[in-house]
Amino acid sequence: MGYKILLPQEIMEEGREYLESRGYELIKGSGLEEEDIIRDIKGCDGIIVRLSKMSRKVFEAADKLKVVVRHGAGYDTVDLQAARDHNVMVCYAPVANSMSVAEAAMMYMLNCSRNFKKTQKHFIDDFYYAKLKLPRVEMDGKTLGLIGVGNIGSRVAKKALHGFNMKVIAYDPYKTQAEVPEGVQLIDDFDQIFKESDFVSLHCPANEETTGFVGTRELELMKPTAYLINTARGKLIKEDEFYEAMKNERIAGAALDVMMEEPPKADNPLLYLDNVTIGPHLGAATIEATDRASLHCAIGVDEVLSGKEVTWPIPEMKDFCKKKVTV
Ligand SMILES: O=C(O)[C@H](O)COP(=O)(O)O
Repeated sequence: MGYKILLPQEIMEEGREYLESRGYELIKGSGLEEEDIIRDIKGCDGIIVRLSKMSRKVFEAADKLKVVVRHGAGYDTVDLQAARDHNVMVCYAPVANSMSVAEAAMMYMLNCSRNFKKTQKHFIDDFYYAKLKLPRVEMDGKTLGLIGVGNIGSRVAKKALHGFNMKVIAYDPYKTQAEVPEGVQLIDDFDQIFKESDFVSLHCPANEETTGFVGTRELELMKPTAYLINTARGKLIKEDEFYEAMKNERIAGAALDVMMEEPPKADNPLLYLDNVTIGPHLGAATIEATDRASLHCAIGVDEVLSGKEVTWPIPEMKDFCKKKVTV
C-alpha cells in the first residue's frame, strides 16, 4: 500500500498501532508551524492534526494529500474550501473527547464557585483571609445555561442535573426538545440564557454564526453574581470586551480553557485577572480522550484511503464523502 501519514504531533499508541498494523508509514513532523507542515506534507497521503493549522498554503504545498483528520471535535483550524478545492476529505474525532471536556467544564464551574484562583493566590500569605473572606457559593440548585447541546453540552447537562442538582436551560437552534437530555429545558431565546443563568457554559463550534457572539452586550445581560465558562473555542468571545467586563467585575468570575490565541502571549492582560481562571486548552488532554482520539483518527485515515464508508466525516463534507476521494 505504502501510504504515508504525517504526524506533526505524536498521537497515542492505539492510533499508531492501528495504522502501522495496516501497513501505513507514519512520518514524524519537524514542527507545528505552517512552514514546518508545508515542508513535511510533501509525499504524504494523510495527516492527523492536533495543534497545527491546515491553511490553504498547506493544501497548495501538498502533492499527494487525500485525507486530513482533526484530532478533536473542532475543525475551525482547517480551511475547508481549500480542502475541497484540492479534493481532500476532512474527518474528525467528534465523540472521542466529549467526556473529558464535559468533566473539564464541571471542574471550571467548581473552580469559579469556590473562587479558587483568588484562594490560591492569597492562602500562603493569609490563610484565614483565603478561607474566610472570599465569597463562595454552592452549585446545588443553581441554573446552568448551556449554549450548544451536542456531544459535550449534553454530557455537561447530565452531570449538572444528576451530579449537582442544577436546573439546566439551553439554547441550541439545531436541536429539538426531544433531542436533548431529559430534564434540560430548551429555550429559543439566546439572551434569556444569559439573563437567567448562574453559570453560562459554551459548547458550540466556532464558525461564522458563533464567532464573537459573546461580548459586552451578553455580559451586560448576565447577573452580577454569575459565571461564564468557555471550554469550546476562544473566538466565541470578543476578548477585548470580555477583558473590560472582567476588569470591572461585571460578573462574579469566568473560566476559559480556550483563548483567541493559543498559546497566549505573556503580556495578554487577561492572564493576570484574579477573577478569570485560564487553562491551556486542557479539556481533551486526558489519557482516555487522547487514546480514543488517536484511534478514531486512525480509523478515519484508513476509511478514506481504503475507500470505505467514513464514520466521522465533518458535517460540511458528508456530500463529498459520498463522491469519494480518488486514491
Ligand atoms: O487536545 C487535543 O487533542 C485537541 O486539541 C482537542 O481538540 P478539540 O478542542 O477540537 O476537541
